Amino acid sequence: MGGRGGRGFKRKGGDDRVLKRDFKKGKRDNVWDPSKERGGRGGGNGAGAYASYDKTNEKFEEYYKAQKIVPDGEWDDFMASLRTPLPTSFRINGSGKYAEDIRDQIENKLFAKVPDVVDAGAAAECEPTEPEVKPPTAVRWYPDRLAWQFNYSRQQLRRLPHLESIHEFVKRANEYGSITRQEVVSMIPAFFLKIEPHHLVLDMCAAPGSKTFQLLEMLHGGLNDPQALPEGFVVANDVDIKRCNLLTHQTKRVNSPGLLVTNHEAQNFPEIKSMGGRTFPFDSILCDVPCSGDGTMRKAPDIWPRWTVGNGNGLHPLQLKIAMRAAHLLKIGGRLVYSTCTFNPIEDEAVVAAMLKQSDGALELVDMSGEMPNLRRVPGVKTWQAWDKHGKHDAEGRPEGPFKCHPTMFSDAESDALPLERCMRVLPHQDDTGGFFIAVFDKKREMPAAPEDPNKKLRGPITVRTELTVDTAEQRVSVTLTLGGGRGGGGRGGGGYGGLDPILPVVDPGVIDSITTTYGIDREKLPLHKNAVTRTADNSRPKRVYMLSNGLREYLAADVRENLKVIAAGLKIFERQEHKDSAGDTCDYRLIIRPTLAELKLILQKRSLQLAPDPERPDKPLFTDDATRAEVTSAVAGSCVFLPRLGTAEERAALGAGGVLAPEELAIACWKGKSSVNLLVSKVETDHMLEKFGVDVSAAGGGGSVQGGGMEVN
Ligand SMILES: C[S@@+](CC[C@H](N)C(=O)[O-])C[C@H]1O[C@@H](n2cnc3c(N)ncnc32)[C@H](O)[C@@H]1O
Repeated sequence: MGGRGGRGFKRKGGDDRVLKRDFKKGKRDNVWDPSKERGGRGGGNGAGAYASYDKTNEKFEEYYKAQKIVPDGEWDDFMASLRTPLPTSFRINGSGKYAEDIRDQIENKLFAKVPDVVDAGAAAECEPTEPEVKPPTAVRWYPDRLAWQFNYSRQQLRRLPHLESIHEFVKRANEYGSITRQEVVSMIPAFFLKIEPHHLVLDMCAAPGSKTFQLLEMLHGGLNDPQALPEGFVVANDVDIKRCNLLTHQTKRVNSPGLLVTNHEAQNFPEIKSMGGRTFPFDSILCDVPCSGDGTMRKAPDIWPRWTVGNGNGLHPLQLKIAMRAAHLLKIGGRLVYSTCTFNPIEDEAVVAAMLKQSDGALELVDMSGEMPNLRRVPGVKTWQAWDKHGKHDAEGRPEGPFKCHPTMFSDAESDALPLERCMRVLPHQDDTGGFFIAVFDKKREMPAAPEDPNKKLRGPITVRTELTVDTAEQRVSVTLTLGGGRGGGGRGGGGYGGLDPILPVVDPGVIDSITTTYGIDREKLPLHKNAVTRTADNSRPKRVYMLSNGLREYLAADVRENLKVIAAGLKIFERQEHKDSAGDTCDYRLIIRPTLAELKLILQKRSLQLAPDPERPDKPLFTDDATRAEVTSAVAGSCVFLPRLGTAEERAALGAGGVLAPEELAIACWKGKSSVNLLVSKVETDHMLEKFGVDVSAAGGGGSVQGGGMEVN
């Protein structure tokens, strides 16, 4: 049980599924390869794969016509849309001025050229069967035009260099983290949760993490001071440990001390209670449950031949269990969003109806019709049919023969009386998207009877115990955190939990003092003395130091029942580098060097600079600024951070970096050796920074150069 995607339906395609496959191959999962895009990501067999799928399935049509999920007169449009490839879409990360600057640059410089290209006669070069070349469009409901989509065929990309440059841009910007490629419909649920910085948020089925990413952004986005840290946190949980690792990697770009990645069956997610009896009910819970996924057929055409009614039926009980567990973990007054990427009422309205019935008034299905008015959707259906492979069943008669339907799958007089029209279904033809289903609940009072405490079942033989002493409002507690394995059917076994080390507080005040003094850290803003943890067993000499938000520290500390299976916690902020020539009074964690902006640009371009000429290698580039060279020379060997002095506006403009906002955006890790300094970051990251200096780093060149302001695109 608890297999990814539930029983019996091995899905391919779709964001999460493709990412998993790529991850297995060891590829960077957030690297987008546009050459595969139109080939049918689900098909995965390269050119022409999308077209080669037979996009018909009689049972599918028969079933969904009977379910009446599509408004009268729209069936043909619905089916036609399902047979066309899904547009590419992305959202600009973050919010506020920086995100808006990026948007303006993309919109005004890069996208605005598309109609000119077509006017210039390029349209004539396209095959007569080619769809019209339209400029990218802003997603109509997304705030501040910060999400976009476009749909260009392979032929168009090949023939129209400007379109290719848009693809190139999306690929690069996704890699270095200015934008995130995400299906438009998948962007919806986070908005309905209404996250605030102090919220305790649980994402029950979170991998590969596209929605977790948004939830974290929202947790931080609600803060007035961009330097401040949220009090709350997001627990991103998934049953699949590999996908948890993928999620950890995907969400690194948010740089949040408020992220906890856990590995549980969501239906058995543990409830944490401190020794003083403090509980941690969640303010917001997302149940983006495993589903049969037929809403993703536009990008996963392999679903067409494999679709059967059994797929959804098999998942319904698990979906209901996950949603009910979420309802129990939710705070009174909290909000729960249930979502799927299937059209199937068995996985959608039937689950919602069962939740309402079983919660006996504790959950209220919220009417969202007044919210996000530009989001095109249809109301949930009030009645539906339960089928198995032999055809339709009715709730009372229950035909003879094998019967595979669970009682909660049927609509009946009681479900008819529920306000299921408040559910929302997004249909692909209405706004050129994938299919999606969302239901929003508020918790009004305690749930009737909590099921048996799943924690009891979770206990297993393998535990790694560790002490974490924490000052809480209630008392000073010294608790044991357990990062144990082998619980809950994970089947990992062995001598540790997936090879992970325990989480320990950084106990040596000397370590924290050395870091805070060296970097001039304000203890109020960054309370390392309270919230720094490490995974080094000898926590008096931590190798890496992670920062937790206050809420996350308290949550972890309260886990006295040793239930949480933690994959990752908090934000890595320091890493120890010991130097042979260290005088003993230096900080072993990274040192800051303040080069001029010109010197920083030079090292980004050359990747290595010599402190003095090397007679054997006279062609090696040298530092040019005396002050920077002197500073580097006097620094101890090892890793360091280059944090540039920005200079005057004129100097910045002369370097092509007119729009650079803050030195932190250009901070870069380097290694200081005896005679040279080398970059410690990937080419993708240095390319991103060089773009801020107006350097054209696009492989194809022509048309994709980015100037000033980080994102200005010619
Ligand atoms: C639809 S995907 C989630 C997509 C994710 N919310 C996102 O936006 O990136 C469903 C996820 O549920 C996970 N899953 C399947 N069964 C589960 C269970 N019993 N408990 C927790 N997660 C489960 C799968 O591993 C998969 O990652």
